[in-house]
Amino acid sequence: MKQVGFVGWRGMVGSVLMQRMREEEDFSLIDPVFFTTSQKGGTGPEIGKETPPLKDAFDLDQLSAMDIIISCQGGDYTNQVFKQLRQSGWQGYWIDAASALRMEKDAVIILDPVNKPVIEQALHDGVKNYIGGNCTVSLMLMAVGGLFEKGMVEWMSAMTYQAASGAGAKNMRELLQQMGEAHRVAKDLLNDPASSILEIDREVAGTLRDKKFPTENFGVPLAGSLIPWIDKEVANGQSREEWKGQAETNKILGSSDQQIPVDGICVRVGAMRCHSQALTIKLKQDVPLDEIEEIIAQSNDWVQVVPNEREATTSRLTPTAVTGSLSIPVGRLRKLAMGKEYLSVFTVGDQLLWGAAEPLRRMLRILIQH
Ligand SMILES: NC(=O)C1=CN([C@@H]2O[C@H](COP(=O)(O)OP(=O)(O)OC[C@H]3O[C@@H](n4cnc5c(N)ncnc54)[C@H](OP(=O)(O)O)[C@@H]3O)[C@@H](O)[C@H]2O)C=CC1
Ligand SMILES: N[C@@H](CC(=O)OP(=O)(O)O)C(=O)O
Repeated sequence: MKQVGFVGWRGMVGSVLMQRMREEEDFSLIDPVFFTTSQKGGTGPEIGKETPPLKDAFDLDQLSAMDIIISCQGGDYTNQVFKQLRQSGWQGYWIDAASALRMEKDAVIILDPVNKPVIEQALHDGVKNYIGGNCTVSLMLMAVGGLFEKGMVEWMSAMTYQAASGAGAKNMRELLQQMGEAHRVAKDLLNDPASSILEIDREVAGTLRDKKFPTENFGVPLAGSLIPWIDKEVANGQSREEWKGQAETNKILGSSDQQIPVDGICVRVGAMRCHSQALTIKLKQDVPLDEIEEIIAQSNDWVQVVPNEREATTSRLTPTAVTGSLSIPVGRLRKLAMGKEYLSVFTVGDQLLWGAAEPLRRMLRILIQH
């Protein structure tokens, strides 16, 4: 059995990975070894079999004994350890959730329901580094990858509605604290049916703007508001999250000569762990809507085409409906007023599952069977 080292298994992404691996009984196929940056000698996760005490995640000798390492620890850890490990001569497979190595030439971005041929070619070519994609990009490609695969897309614009979880566990907590605080100041007025809604609104707006409102992690209120900027600025007024749209989409698809333009605005909203996206797709030619629906529906086992009707949309195409599941609903499919080549799409996906942990878990399976 292959020795597989896990780093970052108790974080948010790592915990979802552990949960999925238990559900799919992946641990029965490997010899798992758990590492930590802070709790050496402690106990690993409950996986249904005995595991050795936690090992030091900075110990290159211990890491070198692994056939495969999966890291959900974050980019700082990857930057600190990965290069040294390779320089020490380690030839194992490195699977990572962090973005640090994604755009490196000797790394593949993994999303096997979309780019299995790219992954297989890389394995054949001896590539050893397999990196999970940005959650927004992965979820978008799980939804409409079929259209890209058929070469139908001239360009795409993605307007995103990204959940608090994308910013980390502390941010999810802060969102709930903010919600609680907004409710607290309005509670008495809410309980009085005769109170004025404008007075309630004034109270809530006042507390959102109050210096004491809990914003340590987001920097500004998210509850009752939104944040139309995610990550650092790159160039030309584009955020890094927006930059990843084109860069990672084309890398995942293995686009060789021409890059398909992908751009838009990435926005943080008060959802917990599901990212939503409104896509405008310029098709290379007019294709009937029923054919488009068929291509999307057939593209993978998780995508679900939601009829473009009010009831189906409001009940099935929301973060609340999708959270905690692997389903990728795709709806609001229609041709836009700009012309028959302009397609509108709305899609939702759990950013901790297909957006983070699941592609890593599936890559491990591919390596075990390789
Ligand atoms: N959040 C997201 O949506 C996505 C994240 N990623 C990548 O995954 C990386 C990890 O993200 P995420 O899982 O959110 O990070 P977390 O902050 O949840 O966990 C990272 C590490 O923090 C340490 N830690 C310290 N205190 C605690 C605690 N109380 N509970 C759990 N862990 C603790 C653990 O390391 P130790 O056991 O060694 O102390 C843990 O592995 C990110 O940096 C990013 O690169 C990728 C895609 C999406
Ligand atoms: N940036 C994403 C989450 C994330 O971790 O992305 P990446 O894996 O590309 O760093 C978000 O905020 O929703």
